[in-house]
Amino acid sequence: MALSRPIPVTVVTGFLGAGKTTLIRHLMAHAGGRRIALVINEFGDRGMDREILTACGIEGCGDDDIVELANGCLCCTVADEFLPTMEALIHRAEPPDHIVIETSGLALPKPLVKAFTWPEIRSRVTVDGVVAVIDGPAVAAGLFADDPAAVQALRAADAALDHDNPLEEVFTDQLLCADMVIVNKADLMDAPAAEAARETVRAGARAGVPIVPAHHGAVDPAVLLGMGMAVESDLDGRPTHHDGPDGHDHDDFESVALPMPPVGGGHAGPDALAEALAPVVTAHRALRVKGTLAVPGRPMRLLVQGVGPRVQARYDRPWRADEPRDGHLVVIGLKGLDAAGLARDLAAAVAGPSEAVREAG
Ligand SMILES: Nc1nc2c(ncn2[C@@H]2O[C@H](COP(=O)(O)OP(=O)(O)OP(=O)(O)O)[C@@H](O)[C@H]2O)c(=O)[nH]1
Repeated sequence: MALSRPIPVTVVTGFLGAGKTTLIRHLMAHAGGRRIALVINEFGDRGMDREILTACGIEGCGDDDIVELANGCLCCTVADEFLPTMEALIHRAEPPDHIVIETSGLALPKPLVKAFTWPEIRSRVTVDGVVAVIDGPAVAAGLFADDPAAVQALRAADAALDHDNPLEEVFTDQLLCADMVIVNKADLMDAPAAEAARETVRAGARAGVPIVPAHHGAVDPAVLLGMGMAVESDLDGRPTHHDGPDGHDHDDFESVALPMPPVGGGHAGPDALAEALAPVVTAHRALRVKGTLAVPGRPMRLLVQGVGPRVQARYDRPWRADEPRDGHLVVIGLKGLDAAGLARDLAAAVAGPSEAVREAG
């Protein structure tokens, strides 16, 4: 029996909120009949990306083809969770044509790629390429350069910590492992900012790695898939901060899942709600906010997405009959997040001004 060709795997990495899920949604919508399986990993107590992808209504984004590994970090749980998942995909009656892995925004891609050298899967899959998605405006604004305020906040939370910017460490590792870098959110940058982002990426990535600007992750699948890099055989040229025997931990970051009240009637609409949430997110220095809220009298759930100070809210799908309409927000930030304060301030913003107060005003 002829041995089948190894299944190509694309690893999509990039910091929290850079646009990985958005890029993958675009990829699935333009897959051109390719059968793509997704493996999604999130840092946080409740996985949202699978929900966002399955709610997108795109043909090919079927439930069966999306495997979620929530509650942890792929690069740290490779043996326990990742290998069995890959083996199950490989041994399906109809194996996928391509596998896309979305790492958590805090994962270091190299330990994950290393797992592809494990004998269980080595001959059956190959890493076609590592794609790093970058939040262009955040890079241009210097979020990933050593930010004295962020480092100070971290030190205040744990005096024993003597790190440089932990955001910078994750960012650098992701860039150094990439075969292609997507500088996303082009719509939020003017020409000098786009040039600054590109220059930072060029300085941090390996020589010759293509840098592709994108808006809402709209990159032609022909560009993303089929790079043929066999990355698992080319690990030496991809340095990482965490090549030691102990792997790495995520002590620099933490996430909290907070129950939220129904959205108050005093908000004029999703944009007004997003505007009310933004100052809370900024005041608490949250890096990422994601979740769904219930709006009384509305059959649709309200999806909230915040990346740094930018918060958006939109109705994404009707609540299912079998799910409780309990709003929640997951917040990820540097260690030392004030969970009680966040719960209080976010809940107050969600509840908003009462209609009576608004009318009186
Ligand atoms: N303005 C603008 N917003 C974008 C763009 N791409 C993504 N977004 C928004 O940025 C937010 C985060 O996008 P995601 O695709 O969820 O980012 P992610 O990297 O998967 O996030 P994590 O899974 O939390 O790491 C969402 O609100 C997106 O709609 C873009 O090109 N322009």
